[in-house]
Amino acid sequence: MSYRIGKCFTFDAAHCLPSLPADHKCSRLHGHTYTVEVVLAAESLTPPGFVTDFGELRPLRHYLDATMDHQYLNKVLDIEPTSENLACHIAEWFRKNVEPTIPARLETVRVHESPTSWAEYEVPQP
Ligand SMILES: Nc1nc2c(c(=O)[nH]1)N=C([C@H](O)[C@H](O)COP(=O)(O)OP(=O)(O)OP(=O)(O)O)CN2
Ligand SMILES: [Zn+2]
Repeated sequence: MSYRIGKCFTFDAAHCLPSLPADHKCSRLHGHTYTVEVVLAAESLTPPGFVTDFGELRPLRHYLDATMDHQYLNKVLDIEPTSENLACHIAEWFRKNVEPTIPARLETVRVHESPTSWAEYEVPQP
């Protein structure tokens, strides 16, 4: 793919990672200001020179606000909410709900738990 764009979305949420040993700090309830970065690609541009209009990505903002913002992620998701699992979950939602409506493909979803920690899911390309 020749062109790429990215857009970041933030939300605040609480979680814990119950599979970790009890003495691991992340097994206890705590919170993050998450940043979700999506990267989209296209072989060619659509007028006026877009991979896709950033505005077309707004449904992801609504999804994150409606399902995750100021929520306890362990309660609202059926996955253990590591950054890796969140990135995969968001990629699957985006591919099902947004990708069919835009002229671009989702390449990666990166989830930042903090300015120093992130995980990325790379979507398998056909
Ligand atoms: N590979 C992963 N490792 C960890 C994850 C994760 O999602 N994927 N998550 C956590 C915890 O959620 C924890 O809150 C974050 O851990 P960490 O970055 O180690 O802690 P701090 O934010 O306090 O950063 P410091 O650099 O230690 O100050 C744990 N690991
Ligand atoms: Zn955490």
